[in-house]
Amino acid sequence: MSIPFIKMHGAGNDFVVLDGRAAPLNLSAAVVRHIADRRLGVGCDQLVILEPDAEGADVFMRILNADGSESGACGNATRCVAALLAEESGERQVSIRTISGLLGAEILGPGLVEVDMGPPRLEWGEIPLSGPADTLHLNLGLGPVSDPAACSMGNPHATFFVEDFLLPIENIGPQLEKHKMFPERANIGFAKVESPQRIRLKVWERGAGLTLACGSGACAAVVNAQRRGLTHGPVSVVMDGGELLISWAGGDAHVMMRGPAETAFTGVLPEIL
Ligand SMILES: N[C@H](CCC[C@H](N)C(=O)O)C(=O)O
Repeated sequence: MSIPFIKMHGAGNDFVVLDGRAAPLNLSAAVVRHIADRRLGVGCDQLVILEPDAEGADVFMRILNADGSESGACGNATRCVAALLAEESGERQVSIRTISGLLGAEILGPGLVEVDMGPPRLEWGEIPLSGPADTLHLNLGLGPVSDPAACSMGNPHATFFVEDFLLPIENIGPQLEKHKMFPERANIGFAKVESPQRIRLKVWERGAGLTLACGSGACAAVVNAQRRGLTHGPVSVVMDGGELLISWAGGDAHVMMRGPAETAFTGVLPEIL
């Protein structure tokens, strides 16, 4: 059976979106990897499957990384799916559930979406880490980086604060992603705090590698920077593919993420899948 798809991106973090609401799409990890392959398939950082939600949200969003692994959060894809749903329904506010919880989103204008990403999880067991630790200062270092802060946005993040990007990210990224401190692996952010309202960020993503942008990574970077007193108020997070505006009032307040959502093209996956 051939499967239609929509190719979308949020600040250059790109997705193949499939609609499994009418009929379930149970794709193996190998098929996900094939679709995500930038030579043999369509190519994407994550594959997103829309599914019916049993608890009343407008949709359940299944998030699969390019390596076939499943994630509980994808900020940039959440904006894209929100824009899709709003286009279908004519509503400006939509609800999206993931395996990590329920998210609300609002369409602020053409291609501009704000997502309530929920509260950050700050305890070691919520990240998760392999054992008790101060998540504000992890005892972890590799090459030129050390002393990250960690939090979860429904997926695990470690944020290293750096002075510049003369970093061997392609080398240290995968080693840190798979470090034994992270039993479910982790997304690894490298953040340069340029002012209390501006962070330059690059993220080595779990299961996808170095992406042009990472929405949950931008949220984690602001949460971790604010916990260290490095930023306050709304923060512009500037990544290679674009900019997001992240706000967090601290504690168990929800993290708000505002940014673009764009459709690149549509297509049909071949029968072989
Ligand atoms: N690689 C992430 C999922 C995608 C996150 C990112 N694309 C975003 O926009 O948040 C993980 O395995 O947790």
